[in-house]
Amino acid sequence: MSEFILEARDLELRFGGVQAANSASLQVRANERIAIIGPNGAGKTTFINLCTGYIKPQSGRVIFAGQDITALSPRAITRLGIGRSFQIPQLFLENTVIENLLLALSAREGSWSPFLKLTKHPKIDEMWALLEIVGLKDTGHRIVRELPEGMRKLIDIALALALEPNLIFMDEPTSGVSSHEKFQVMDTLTRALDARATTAIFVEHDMDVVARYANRVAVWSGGRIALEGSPEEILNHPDVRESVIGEVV
Ligand SMILES: Nc1ncnc2c1ncn2[C@@H]1O[C@H](COP(=O)(O)OP(=O)(O)OP(=O)(O)O)[C@@H](O)[C@H]1O
Repeated sequence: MSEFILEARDLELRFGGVQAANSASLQVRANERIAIIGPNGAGKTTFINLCTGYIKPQSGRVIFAGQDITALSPRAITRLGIGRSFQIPQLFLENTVIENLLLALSAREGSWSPFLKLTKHPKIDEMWALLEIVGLKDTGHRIVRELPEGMRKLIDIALALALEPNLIFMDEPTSGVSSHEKFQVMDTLTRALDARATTAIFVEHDMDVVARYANRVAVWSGGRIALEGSPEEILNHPDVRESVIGEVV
């Protein structure tokens, strides 16, 4: 068995004249917290889409827990244990928070039906416990549309965690979260990840968040990693300070 839980090997993807993934590779060990940083258009979201089955590479492979998942659907990849949250949360806005979690579970289990009584879902107690972990217990019965952006981000992440992934990709978990709430959101999130020993890879534009929560940083540029290292090495690297942080902060 490989020492890596996830390996992206030489992923290539071209959109017309744009090389969105250019031999993109990353090796991830269990329990790592990897921040992906880089300027707009560097290919960060494309990389997540390639690893989670939303887009297929023109060449290259994605290996998860020893299995080649390159050709699998997003749903099959979720079932194997890779979760993801989105830059723009994918939620049912007219439903309550707890209903969103239960609908996500039912969809994964193939048990969703418009006639299903969500309040009778066998995992309802587990979902309330998860909401408590992410600090959203009091909002469980609120309609999502009424909640602020920062909370919707956490709900989207809770949705991904509800499916008990071994590894989660998060696309800008703190974007839209006010600067005084971002550490609170990240503290809560990190506790939830630790409680479940979930490996995490997150795209982040906020360098304070990167410095505090990542244990490895990958700098994306031109569809691939240009540089990687510890947060201290990367955030103090002269090239990164000039070319990346200057552009993304
Ligand atoms: N579906 C698509 N069709 C055509 N071009 C695309 C598509 N998705 C992404 N691209 C292009 O691929 C490149 C990489 O985009 P991507 O969204 O992955 O960058 P990013 O690093 O996540 O940027 P940001 O920080 O702005 O979210 C960009 O030039 C983008 O315009």
